[in-house]
Amino acid sequence: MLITGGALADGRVRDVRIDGETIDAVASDLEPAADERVIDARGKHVLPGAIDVHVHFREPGGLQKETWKTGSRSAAAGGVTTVVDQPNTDPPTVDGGSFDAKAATAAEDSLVDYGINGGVTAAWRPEELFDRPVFALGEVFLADSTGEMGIEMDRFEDALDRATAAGVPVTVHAEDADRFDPDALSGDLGGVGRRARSERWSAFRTPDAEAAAVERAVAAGEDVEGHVHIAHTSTPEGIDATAGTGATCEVTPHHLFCSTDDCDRLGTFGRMNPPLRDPDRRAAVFERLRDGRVDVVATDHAPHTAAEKNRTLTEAPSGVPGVETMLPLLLAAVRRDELTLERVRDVTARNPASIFGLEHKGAIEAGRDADLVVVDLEDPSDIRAAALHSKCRWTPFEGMTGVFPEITIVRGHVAYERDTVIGVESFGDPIGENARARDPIGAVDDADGGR
Ligand SMILES: NC(=O)N[C@@H](CC(=O)O)C(=O)O
Ligand SMILES: [Zn+2]
Ligand SMILES: [Zn+2]
Repeated sequence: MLITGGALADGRVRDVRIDGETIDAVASDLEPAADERVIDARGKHVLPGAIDVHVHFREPGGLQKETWKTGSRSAAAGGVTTVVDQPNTDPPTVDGGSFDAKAATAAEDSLVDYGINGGVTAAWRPEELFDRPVFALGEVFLADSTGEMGIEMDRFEDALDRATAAGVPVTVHAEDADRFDPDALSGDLGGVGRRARSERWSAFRTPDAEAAAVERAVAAGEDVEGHVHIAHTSTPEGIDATAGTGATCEVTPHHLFCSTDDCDRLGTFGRMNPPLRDPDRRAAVFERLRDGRVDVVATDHAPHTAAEKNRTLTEAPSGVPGVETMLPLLLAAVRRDELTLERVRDVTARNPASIFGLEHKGAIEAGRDADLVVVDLEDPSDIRAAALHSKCRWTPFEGMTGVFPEITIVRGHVAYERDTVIGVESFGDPIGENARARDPIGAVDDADGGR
């Protein structure tokens, strides 16, 4: 396959040749072979596929919300070529059996590459997890969120020790429930669904609760020289607490593009953990994305059905979908001159690949996996839930502008393609192999780094 005439994120115009699953050459004036498929990318951009290190695909146990089939379709249609699934499924991914079962489903059904995380609860079996190609521990919940997997600090430190010994990063949901403000949930919380006063959720799960937990998690990581990755930092304070430490941080699209100003519009559909923050904090988080202090953008794609969300503020589950709209929203921000394309490339591909040791991914270079996206920055569209592919059928970004991929290629396979004239879409077949670079302990190594 040959992609011709597209611009890379840095503006250089190059042809990209794919041979099997890898990038064979990145050069000017590559000639197509006799029966080679040619994709004309003139006037468009070719980007490395996005690596979303934080999704909840809900299988097993939440199939009404999402499955590996629907979640990976949504990923492919949004230019995400690798996802990392979190362990708060039912049953949770905390032992060998649950890991193997989830890995088997993903191998059967996923259209994109994937890693599978191992969770930490009182019932977790670390030896079994570390005996498998677990991508990372996490998200380790320092406070309860969906799935009620919150743990105490001593268990977290034990998990960090074990992960560090096994050479595995630890992704942390950093909120300190002792610093939540229960008073914020007394009084009138509005009606159900969009009539709920979800700014109360933001007042309940305070910015201070995040900063305090980030500080603790980062300090614990430094103590053992382990790798702590803070999930979904939603405040400038949280991001700044990782600066100059060994820890890395991630920010979600909803904390970048929504704030408490959206609570009236969203109601419980804007309830998530950590919650939406005030407009000043949102702007400060965006500024840190722009200037390089944010390491990774990941979605925390956390679908729930509209029926599940259509309850009162205290009854509705936390979480919003986002895997399909991350790259489109970021590319629309590039169009508005709020971000550079290189920055988008770095936080969606280059940085997650280097932080999590995916040395075959994250860049358009000969020898790397052919995980590629072709986008036309001159072809923005309105985000509409009806056009998205997640099983949950709604989006908090309804009506915002996005730049959606025309074609998404995962290890040389076309995972998603859209005819830009008639709009017809098609998907490829499951990819069937774990993306993780780490070798299972005790397993026979292979030249490919254990993938
Ligand atoms: N973010 C959320 O509000 N919910 C997530 C869990 C999580 O990431 O904390 C979910 O799985 O629903
Ligand atoms: Zn979380
Ligand atoms: Zn999450």
